[in-house]
Amino acid sequence: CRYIYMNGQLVEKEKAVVSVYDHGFLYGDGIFEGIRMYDGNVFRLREHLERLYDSARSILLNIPYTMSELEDIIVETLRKNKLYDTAYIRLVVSRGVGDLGLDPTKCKTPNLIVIAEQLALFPKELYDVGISMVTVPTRRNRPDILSPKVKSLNYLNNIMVKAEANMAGANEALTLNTEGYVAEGSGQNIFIVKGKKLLTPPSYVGALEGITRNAIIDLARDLGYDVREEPFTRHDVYVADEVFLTGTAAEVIPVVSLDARMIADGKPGKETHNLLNHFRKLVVEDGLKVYP
Ligand SMILES: Cc1ncc(COP(=O)(O)O)c(CNc2cccc(C(=O)O)c2)c1O
Repeated sequence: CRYIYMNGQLVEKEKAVVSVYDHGFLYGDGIFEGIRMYDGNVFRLREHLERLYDSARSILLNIPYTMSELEDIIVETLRKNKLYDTAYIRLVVSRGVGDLGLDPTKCKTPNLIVIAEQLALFPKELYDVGISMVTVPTRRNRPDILSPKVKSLNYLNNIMVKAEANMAGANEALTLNTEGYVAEGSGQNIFIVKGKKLLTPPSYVGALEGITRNAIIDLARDLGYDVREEPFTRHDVYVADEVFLTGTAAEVIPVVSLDARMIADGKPGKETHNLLNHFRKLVVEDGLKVYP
């Protein structure tokens, strides 16, 4: 049986229901985090929770739990579900129950939900052969409209982007910002390797500041790579030596084509492979131990 944490209780999955008056359901009014446990280590949990609190502050949502209370809740939920080596944790905080109006002040109590599941891994061959990408017409939402740095429940932009990649028969979507600079994937950050440089869009271009992105930046710098957060265009991706995406679920995935242009020799790059190997070592160390 699987247990879901809801507002102080661990309830059986079938009983884990939210009110139809919850503004997370009615309007996508809420925030979330996707977190991963490796060998009992919840990778960079603190960084994820810091981002959660930033998202909350940004949308005027007060999370009625301290960071250490959230850590304890996540540990309790993982243990209750007897999850040991790998797990995916979905943490959701909605505005809570209100009336049918938009006014967030009508919602008195935010809802906290923690789902912990055995992780569904990306198919292994995607890492071996790499993925195809297509630039989609739907742009990443502008920071002055709905900040892409807020990991909110408003994921329709991401879903439409993913749908456009599906329609084009590509594995993933590349989004541009309104100026035409590369932003990120549907739910992953992007990196390109060019000569000795490793580039990723700075977050002001309009992307979520990914935990995996930041870990790869730190890791690559420690390994001596010349890492730069600089804007780049589709052309720069077409002529890159290597391209890869990063994300909690995806980890580090090689990209071998964009818009029918093969990236270099069309095979996953060796720097990509090198970074993924080092990342796999980092994720079991850096974080919170569930079974000390
Ligand atoms: C828009 C966006 N950009 C980048 C990332 C990567 O960030 P992290 O390195 O912190 O995970 C995300 C988060 N990635 C995310 C969120 C929800 C679902 C899925 C999925 O692939 O099913 C992926 C995201 O939603």
